[in-house]
Amino acid sequence: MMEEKGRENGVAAMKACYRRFDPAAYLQYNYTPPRADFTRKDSIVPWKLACLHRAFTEGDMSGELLVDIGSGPTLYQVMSGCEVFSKVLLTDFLEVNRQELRRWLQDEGQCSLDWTPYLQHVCKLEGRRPSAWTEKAAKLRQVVADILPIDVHCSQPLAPDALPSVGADCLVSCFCLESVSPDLAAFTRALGHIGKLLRPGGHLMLIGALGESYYFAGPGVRIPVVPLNEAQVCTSLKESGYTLIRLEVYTLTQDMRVGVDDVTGVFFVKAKKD
Ligand SMILES: C[S@@+](CC[C@H](N)C(=O)[O-])C[C@H]1O[C@@H](n2cnc3c(N)ncnc32)[C@H](O)[C@@H]1O
Ligand SMILES: O=[N+]([O-])c1ccc2c(c1)CN[C@@H](CO)C2
Repeated sequence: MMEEKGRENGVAAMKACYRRFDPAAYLQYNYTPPRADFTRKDSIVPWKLACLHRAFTEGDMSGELLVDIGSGPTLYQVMSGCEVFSKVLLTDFLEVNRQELRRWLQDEGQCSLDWTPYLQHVCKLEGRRPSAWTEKAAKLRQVVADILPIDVHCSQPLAPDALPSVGADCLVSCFCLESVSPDLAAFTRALGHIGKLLRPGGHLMLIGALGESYYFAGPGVRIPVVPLNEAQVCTSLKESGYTLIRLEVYTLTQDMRVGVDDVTGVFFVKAKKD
């Protein structure tokens, strides 16, 4: 009983932190240069896009439905997957983030970030001319079927009728689980919860922070993070019923440390549900 109460309090405290999450600031801090500099091979975002491009296009994907867990206000994580899956669902805990995504998808303008350079970069990775970004934008708007509320701390993170009974064919989740969990046990439980949304044999693409204990999601909005190392990520995946296919690690150079967090590295995982 006491342990259960402790778990609930930890999760509730994390949810309280997210009431002040500022999408525009978050995008500014993490998705503009130097962390998103497409002229530099060693910038973090081009590295993430290259990992996702390779993982989605190496020929082992099958099915129709891709679900992004904890999308936040970002779209980069589905720019490769939208060419492989005919239906994409975006999800987030906060309405402010779902609104930000809706504004871009409905082409209403007033978006907090211009995603054009991202679309152009992924087109280049696909061997297309950068001007094909308008076709990729149209493709993304066509395949994103909905933007749903989610809570990875619930044993059933989405509404009961959100997915087909067999589950999604592929999940992607970036910087979510470790950033919303009070401790490693909660991180591992959340990994298990989202695993229930994935069909057996389906793939999980997981991007996350290594060695990070906090990040700023707006001026003065300091959010605690579970500091992870590679071994803990691998153990949590195994405990949650996944087989690791590939783990890649990016180590931040000094100029990528811009004062908005204390992250030391970024991991990319491609795994398969047993
Ligand atoms: C660090 S942001 C990651 C955003 C984006 N995926 C990216 O790659 O930058 C973490 C996201 O998790 C969401 N979140 C917070 N609590 C959550 C929960 N209990 N379940 C699912 N998502 C949650 C936040 O709203 C936020 O958008
Ligand atoms: O460098 N990046 O591309 C990048 C993008 C997003 C985030 C980070 C780094 C580190 N902090 C996490 C929140 O825990 C969010």
